Order: sequence, then C-alpha cells, then structure tokens
Amino acid sequence: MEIFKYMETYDYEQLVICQDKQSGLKAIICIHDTTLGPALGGTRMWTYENEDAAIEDALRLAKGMTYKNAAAGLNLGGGKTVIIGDPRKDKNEEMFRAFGRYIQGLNGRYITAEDVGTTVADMDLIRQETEFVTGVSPAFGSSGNPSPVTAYGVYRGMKAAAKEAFGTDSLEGKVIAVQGVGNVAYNMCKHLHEEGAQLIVTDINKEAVQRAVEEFGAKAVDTEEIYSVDCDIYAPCALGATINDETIPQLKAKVIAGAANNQLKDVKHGDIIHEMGIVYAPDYVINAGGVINVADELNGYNHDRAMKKVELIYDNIARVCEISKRDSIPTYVAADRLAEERIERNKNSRSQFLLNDRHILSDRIGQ
Ligand SMILES: NC(=O)C1=CN([C@@H]2O[C@H](COP(=O)(O)OP(=O)(O)OC[C@H]3O[C@@H](n4cnc5c(N)ncnc54)[C@H](O)[C@@H]3O)[C@@H](O)[C@H]2O)C=CC1
Ligand SMILES: CC(C)CC(=O)C(=O)O
Repeated sequence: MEIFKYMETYDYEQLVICQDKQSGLKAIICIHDTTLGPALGGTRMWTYENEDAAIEDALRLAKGMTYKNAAAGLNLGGGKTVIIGDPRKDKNEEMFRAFGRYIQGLNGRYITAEDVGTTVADMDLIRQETEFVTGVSPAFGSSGNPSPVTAYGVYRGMKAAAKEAFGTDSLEGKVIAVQGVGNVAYNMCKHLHEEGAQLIVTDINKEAVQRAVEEFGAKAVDTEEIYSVDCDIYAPCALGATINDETIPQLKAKVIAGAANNQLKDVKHGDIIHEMGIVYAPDYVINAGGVINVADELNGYNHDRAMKKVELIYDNIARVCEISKRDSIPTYVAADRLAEERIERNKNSRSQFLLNDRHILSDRIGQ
C-alpha cells in the first residue's frame, strides 16, 4: 500500500505505529481529521492476515469515525486504533498500559474506547496511563460498555428505515436477518424480540448463536446462508464489507440496517442497492449510539442526557432518507453530504483568534 498517497487522497492527518516488545503490543493509531475536535474512536483487536490489512482497516475505520462524529453533531474528529492479535489469547496488562502511554503521548489529539475485541476491563488498564480514554468502568464516573447503547441506537434507526420502506415503523412480525450476534447485536435482538420481530441469526461463535436461539427464539442459519434468507431486513452486525458483488444478488431484504462499520465494500455497492430500491441506513449514522454515549463522558457523564441524544438517531436516519428522495441520491451520499457540510462550515467559521481557546478536554486535563 502506498501510504502517503492514500493519506493524501483522503486527507488523513496522522498514522502512528506503536510497538512494545515486552508486552507484544503492535498497534496502529490513525487520526483522520480533527477539524471538529480531538479524534474519538475505539480500539479494535483482531487477527489480521497481514500488516497491510491492519493498516487499511485502521485507515478506513478512522475516516468512518470522522463522518460518524460529524453526522451525530459531536464536536469531535475521527480516529481509530487497531491492535494486531487474538483478543482471546494475546492480551495482557502490560500491553494495554503500554498502549495507554502511546495515547498519552498524543496529548489529547486521540481519545479511545471499546471496539471489536476490546472490553471495559481493557479500557480500565489504559486509564492507568492516560485520561484520554472513555468507556471505562462506571466506578470511575464513566459510561461503561457502549454496546447496549449502540444497540438501542441501531434499533431506533432500523425503525426509521422500516418506516421509509414499509410505511410503518413497527417491527412487529418483521423478519430480520442478523449477521453476528456479539455485544451490540445481542442487545439489539433483545429490543427486536420485545417488539415481536422474528429473528434469523448467524455467527461464527456457536455459543452466541445458541444464546439468541434460546433467549429470543431465533432461527439459526449458516454464515453464508444469511444473505439469501427470506427476510424484510438484513442487519449486518459483524465486520465490514459484507455488502459486495457476491452478496448483493442474494439479498431479499427491503432494508439494510445494522451495527457494523464500513458495511459497503465500495461506494459503488451503495449505488447498486439504491437502484434496487433497498433502503440502506448508512452505517455510521445508525451505529453512532456508542460514540454519542462515550462522548458524553467528556462533559461529566449523564446517562439520561446521552440516551436523549441517541434517540435522535431515528430522526437522523429519517433525514438522510428524506434528502436521498429529494435529491435522488443514494442514502450513503446523503449522509456523506451532511457530515462533510458540517465539517466544512466549522472549518470556515474558525477565523477568529482566541487566546486560551477552550478545548473539549479542558475540564479533564485541568486547563
Ligand atoms: N460495540 C460498539 O459499541 C460499536 C460497534 N460497532 C460495530 O458493530 C460491529 C459489532 O461490534 P460488537 O458487537 O462490539 O463486536 P463483537 O465482537 O462483540 O461482535 C461481533 C460478532 O460477529 C461475529 N462474527 C465475526 N465474523 C463473522 C462472520 N463472518 N459471520 C458471522 N458472524 C461473525 C463474532 O463472532 C462476534 O460474535 C463491529 O463492526 C463494530 O465495529 C459500531 C459502533 C459501536
Ligand atoms: C465503540 C464506540 C465507542 C466508538 C467507535 O469506535 C465506533 O463507533 O465505531
């Protein structure tokens, strides 16, 4: 990969490669854009095929956070970290503390949280070395695990997308195919089950599938079968790029609404599903609940206030659908426009010099 060329094309600010021999830490912190504020985005731990794949994931995920934070109305930029390793085998205390020191070295340009493969306990270890971490244990006055809140936001956004496709936002009786029933999707399934939806689930983790079958009466299918099942809504909640040349021809769903980041393999896939008449709830709009929740910590965490903001994901998805119809553009383009316009407006309004400019983290770092 030609890193500088890629970073220049998509306007990235910084890529930090962190190595700590003793703990085995191999981390890539990527900061995409800090126009709106410090970059906030989670840390993913995953067994990447090779280093290029890890760097590419960090780059794509960080850019997604810029758009997510902007579209959610947060005064935060976009960043993300990937740690190379197996979260079930390769974690240790020193690793997360070493990582915490690397974050501290960025002096507030990047704030982390959970993502796939990392937990509240990992964030607690990072916190021993830096203040620039969220999603820490509630005992520290923090918001804890963001997944249930992300799940609630996805549920709200799914209802808005259903309204657009079916004329009603009730999910009662709707058949929903859920790919990956991990932290977010398990909690999402709870809401869907309570509303009377019928669930079809798949996961590479058989225990996760079993739990959904037992608790929600879900029907289990093989991982490759999930794309072609008869359903109303496809909810991608595992990893990215599952909307691609191979899967699109199999889809029967009228709505795509799920938690995964970077669901479209390429932008052209957003165009194709739009032409097919599928209502696509753009990933970074619908899955913003977690970041909205952890971002609230920066003001002194208040759960009710955070949940009120998360409720608005319904309105955000409805707005994106409205713009898509009005301007005859795919929903992913409508979402990108919302985010880009907000960043641009903020860029242009930063013309005045202000001594002692108030930093979003001023309270935390005691300035
Ligand atoms: N946790 C959060 O608050 C947020 C998560 N997201 C995104 O949502 C997605 C899910 O996140 P979490 O639930 O936290 O992760 P998780 O790791 O708890 O759940 C992901 C699940 O997908 C399964 N999976 C992986 N590959 C699969 C495949 N090929 N087929 C079927 N299942 C597969 C895993 O076994 C796991 O159970 C990720 O893309 C994440 O980046 C986005 C915003 C916030
Ligand atoms: C998990 C969140 C707290 C932040 C994030 O990285 C995301 O929304 O993807």
